[in-house]
Amino acid sequence: MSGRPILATQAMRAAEQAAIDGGTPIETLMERAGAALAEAIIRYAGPQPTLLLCGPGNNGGDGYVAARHLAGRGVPVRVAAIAEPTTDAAKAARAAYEGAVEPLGDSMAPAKVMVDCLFGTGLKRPLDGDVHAQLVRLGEAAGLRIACDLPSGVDSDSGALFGPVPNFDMTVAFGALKPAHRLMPAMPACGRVVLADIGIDTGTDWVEIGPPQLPGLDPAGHKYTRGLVHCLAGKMPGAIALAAMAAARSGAGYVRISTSRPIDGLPAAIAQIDTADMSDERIGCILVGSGMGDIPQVLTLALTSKAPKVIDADGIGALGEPERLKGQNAIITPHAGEFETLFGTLPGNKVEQALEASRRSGAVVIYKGPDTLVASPDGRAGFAPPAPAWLASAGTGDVLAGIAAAMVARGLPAFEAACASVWLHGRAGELAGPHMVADDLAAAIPSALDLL
Ligand SMILES: NC(=O)C1=CN([C@@H]2O[C@H](COP(=O)(O)OP(=O)(O)OC[C@H]3O[C@@H](n4cnc5c(N)ncnc54)[C@H](OP(=O)(O)O)[C@@H]3O)[C@@H](O)[C@H]2O)[C@H](O)CC1
Ligand SMILES: [K+]
Repeated sequence: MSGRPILATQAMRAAEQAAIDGGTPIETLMERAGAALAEAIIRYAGPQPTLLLCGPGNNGGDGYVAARHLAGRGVPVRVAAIAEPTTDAAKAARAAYEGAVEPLGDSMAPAKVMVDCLFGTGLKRPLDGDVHAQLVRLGEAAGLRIACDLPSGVDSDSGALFGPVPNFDMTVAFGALKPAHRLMPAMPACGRVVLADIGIDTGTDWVEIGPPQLPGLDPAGHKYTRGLVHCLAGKMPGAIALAAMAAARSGAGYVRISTSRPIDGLPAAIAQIDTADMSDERIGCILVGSGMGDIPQVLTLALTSKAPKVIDADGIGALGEPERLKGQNAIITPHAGEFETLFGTLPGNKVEQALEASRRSGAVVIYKGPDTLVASPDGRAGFAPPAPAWLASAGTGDVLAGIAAAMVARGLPAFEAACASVWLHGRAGELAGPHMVADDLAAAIPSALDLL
């Protein structure tokens, strides 16, 4: 899977330790992090007066290193600290910075650029009230706010906020993104997230979903080998129509709908039939649940097929037990309400919940929301890159399900197909613009595919 790596705190510490055991001391890692932070500040903000706020841990250490580099490059720099450094690496970084260090307090003047190096992955409780007040005051007065690794006040693993956090323009992450960069409510506070490579081996079990690699066209292929998506209609045919259109626009070779009533307004290329042969071995993916309503027999019928499935909306509600999905090679696409209906209240943060749901059901789970996550039973997770807020409108979920079904029918394994659909959905949303409706979103999919 392509995409920037994401590591939770424990995994980050293990990766850091492996680098240290491999002969790269923590001071070298901090030097790389601080230098990268300084470089990002100069590129983003130019040589404007810059104020770095440093905490007691290694996040503060990165700040002292950055301050030294900025000063060496002629940037007017000031540093303020809330406490003396407590780690050996941060102490050494502080000692190597030759400028003055002011105490953080009411009398401090703001600067054009504020860089928050107070706390990173080590923060596990709320900021002291005075420290928080200074961060907000100096942040509001600055023209640009930049966070070192994470905005202070954010829980790295869950994306929860320990208190209100100022909105940053940019966050410079080291080694890997952290879950909070891509989880609500922290995500918008991070601003643009840039990743600095500091020479740590991060692995790729968890990634920010990047552009998918889609299988090329077979010159000898035909419509069935390009992928047959078989949709099952229910009570509200508009929803399955949207999903079918999205599947067709996503490059499925053939899309057909089993429906007892003809559906108006569908492209002629989408076949409507009044039978449903679930044993047809040409089916690449069954799409069920969008607009199904209270006809659970439609879901039961789908589950008799050996073909892979995308189960959306009412289909998720009708499952009853997650275990029914075992061996189904299914992708399910719940939003928070549907997720809770099927799995109950699971412990942990959103990533832990999505992974547990995936393990229990054996299905790939697309846990939708402003911070959509894709979880695989084998422990892989894909975090959606930021997508436009205007995707929150009726029918966009049906479009996502349709894209996912097409990706499966085109031959991608379930996890890759789910991640590809999330990526394409977000890009199609951007291209369709803020006044789009779900039909426009489906129409924008080819332009999103053209980005690849
Ligand atoms: N991952 C890497 O390979 C590298 C990361 N770098 C940077 O290091 C930080 C993580 O550093 P760490 O020292 O583990 O943690 P922090 O700097 O975020 O903060 C820990 C210290 O802060 C104290 N603390 C925690 N919460 C509070 C609070 N609310 N108020 C006051 N003090 C707090 C904590 O004290 P404890 O009492 O909890 O022990 C610590 O003293 C990472 O984010 C990167 O920026 C490396 O520089 C390069 C390699
Ligand atoms: K920080």
